[in-house]
Amino acid sequence: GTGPAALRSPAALPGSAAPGAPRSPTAVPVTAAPRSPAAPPGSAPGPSAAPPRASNGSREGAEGAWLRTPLAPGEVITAQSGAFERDPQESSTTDEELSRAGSPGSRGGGSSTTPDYGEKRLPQALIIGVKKGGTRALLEAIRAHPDVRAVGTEPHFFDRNYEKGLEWYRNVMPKTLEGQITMEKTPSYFVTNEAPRRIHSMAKDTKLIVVVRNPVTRAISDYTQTLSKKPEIPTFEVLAFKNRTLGLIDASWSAIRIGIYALHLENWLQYFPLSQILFVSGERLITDPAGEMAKVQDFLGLKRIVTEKHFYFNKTKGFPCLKKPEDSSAPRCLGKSKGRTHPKIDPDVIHRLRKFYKPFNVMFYQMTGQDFQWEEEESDK
Ligand SMILES: Nc1ncnc2c1ncn2[C@@H]1O[C@H](COP(=O)(O)OS(=O)(=O)O)[C@@H](OP(=O)(O)O)[C@H]1O
Repeated sequence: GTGPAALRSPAALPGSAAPGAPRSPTAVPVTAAPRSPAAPPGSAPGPSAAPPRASNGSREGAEGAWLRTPLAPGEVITAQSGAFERDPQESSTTDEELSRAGSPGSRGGGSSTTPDYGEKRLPQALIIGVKKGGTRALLEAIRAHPDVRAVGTEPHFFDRNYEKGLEWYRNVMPKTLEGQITMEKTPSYFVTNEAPRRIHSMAKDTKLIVVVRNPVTRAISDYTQTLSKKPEIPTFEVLAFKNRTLGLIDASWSAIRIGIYALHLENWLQYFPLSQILFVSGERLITDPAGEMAKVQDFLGLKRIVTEKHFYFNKTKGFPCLKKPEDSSAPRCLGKSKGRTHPKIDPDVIHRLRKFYKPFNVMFYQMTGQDFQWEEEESDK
């Protein structure tokens, strides 16, 4: 048969593998693919052999439920609920937060309103990526479901903390009652070579969720986050190229490498069937959160309880927020590190990056059987 293993992988891309991280021994042999005719010199090779269409995905248009308005300068709503405040909503968890969450008898990161009954269990479902895709928004929305309990912080077990062992990991989890699903999100798993094998060895029926977003916008979002912590870094335009005159994209820069979704997905497909992975559109999670949540709940085998009624569009924030729960606390928007204003990037650079990603995006659509329509967008948003 022809599986993803038959792909002529773009993994041959120089610098595309994680530094110092050899590919899993079961990874498919990599064949250098010819350059896409559209791709200028030095860019990544384009996919030349299409994998068969996957059977479990289709594009379902659910448009326009939420209109996105730009966030006015200086207008930022901060987290107001316990769940939203506790987590700094950045990509990583502090060690202090984790040790608190993992201390014996701790409640994990579960909602403060849920009683502390049940047992700590290893997660049955994971949000594995992608960084800056909308993973926090998805986790907070699915946590509104009574049959889901999730860790608020990112445990980073399958990348940074694996040597701590499964008991440590279990202890980080909130307690659950029979029938409730335990979840966590760590967006770096998607690009961690060892993660698929490690997760598979924990439980081969683990359900995996990936929130994907236009890789160009994702790269800018990633850069914006770094810039907020290190204002002295070079411009996006400088970092994006190995050689700007030649138009040579620096695919070893993590902000760019993470967006080569087809490459990373291939790694996961060595261990998990496509039917065990749900791809959520980061764009639709903003324009139609309830529509995306319906798919997530179906995938997790949950009753559709999180619906339109749970969301409202907050004009000041420029994003959907969760409505206030019946028990009083205020509406829940994500904090100010989510939905940052991006710096304006040179349109030529955007254009060059879009060309760079196009063959990988097309390959990703073929692998997943879903068209995320990133080619159709006019701006980087
Ligand atoms: N409802 C809602 N509120 C606020 N922000 C939302 C929402 N839904 C999706 N997003 C988008 O989520 C982006 C951050 O993604 P992540 O949470 O995956 O980031 S992280 O990797 O955990 O740091 C974040 O990226 P930026 O806009 O670049 O800040 C948002 O665009």
